[in-house]
Amino acid sequence: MSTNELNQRYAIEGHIEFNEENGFVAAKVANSLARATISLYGAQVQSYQPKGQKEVLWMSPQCVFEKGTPIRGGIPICFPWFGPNPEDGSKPAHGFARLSTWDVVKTAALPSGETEVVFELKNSSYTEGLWPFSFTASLSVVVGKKLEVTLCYTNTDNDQSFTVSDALHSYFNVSDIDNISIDGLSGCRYYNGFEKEPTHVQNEATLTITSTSEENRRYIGHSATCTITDAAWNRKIGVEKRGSEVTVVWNPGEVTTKTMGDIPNDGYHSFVCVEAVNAYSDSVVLQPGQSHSITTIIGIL
Ligand SMILES: O=P(O)(O)OC[C@H]1O[C@@H](O)[C@H](O)[C@@H](O)[C@@H]1O
Repeated sequence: MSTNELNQRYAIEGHIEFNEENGFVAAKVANSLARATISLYGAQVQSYQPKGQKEVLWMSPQCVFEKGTPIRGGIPICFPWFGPNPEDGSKPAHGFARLSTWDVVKTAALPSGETEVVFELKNSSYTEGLWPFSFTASLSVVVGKKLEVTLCYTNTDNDQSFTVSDALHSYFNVSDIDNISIDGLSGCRYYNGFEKEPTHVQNEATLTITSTSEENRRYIGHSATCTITDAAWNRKIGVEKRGSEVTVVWNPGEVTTKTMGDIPNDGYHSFVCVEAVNAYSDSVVLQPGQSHSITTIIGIL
């Protein structure tokens, strides 16, 4: 659908319109509570700013806006696998959802003053070449005092089950990685990076990150709310979730960042990822007709 058609069908005055930005079409939400930008490429939230607050999400100043390349920042959707493909490492990391252009299927001005926009992705010859299943996925984004993002997917195959791992891979904008701490993970077991067993336990009440080396903790059995406290900006970001038992905290640190073309060498200072994930034993097995939803709810406390 062209940008004009999208506006004719789905724009709502005082809530939402569609523009072209960096070569992709984006939904621009601006209501009395907040502003947000969501690209149709990847159905990726790229900006969320509640009234009177600084930007909550981080986007790399070196993002590559090209079809076939993931956009670094905001909330990439990882689906139908999280991380490297379990069978074939040549397939795109974190799946194809963030590399696909989604359709807009609904917009709504809610009585609360919030705005909702819903995107949809279905299997196509492109997705079947990477993953031989039929599915429908929807991404609902509700923009208000909080940002609520829900990925829901259904197995539309007639006769085969499938297994999914996924993530709502949020990048949070922080004053400096050295200024922040994260609460809500104390006592949890975690895989450190790609290790085979979750042999670590977080004993500290609060997680602080030493920015020289990469931090890549995959917490299991975790469904609690995390709070990112930013001492210099004097703000706390709450990260709640539903439908997810794994939380990943990731920052590439100084050394890994230098190997990444789409983040400036000092870019790792400006963000931390706190991700709602289904993976490991929390991967989702769906029989034909079954669905699963995963939600992240982000707000300034
Ligand atoms: O560079 P990508 O594919 O967007 O992935 C970024 C990171 O995403 C995190 O979720 C993973 O735990 C890391 O291992 C990975 O490096």
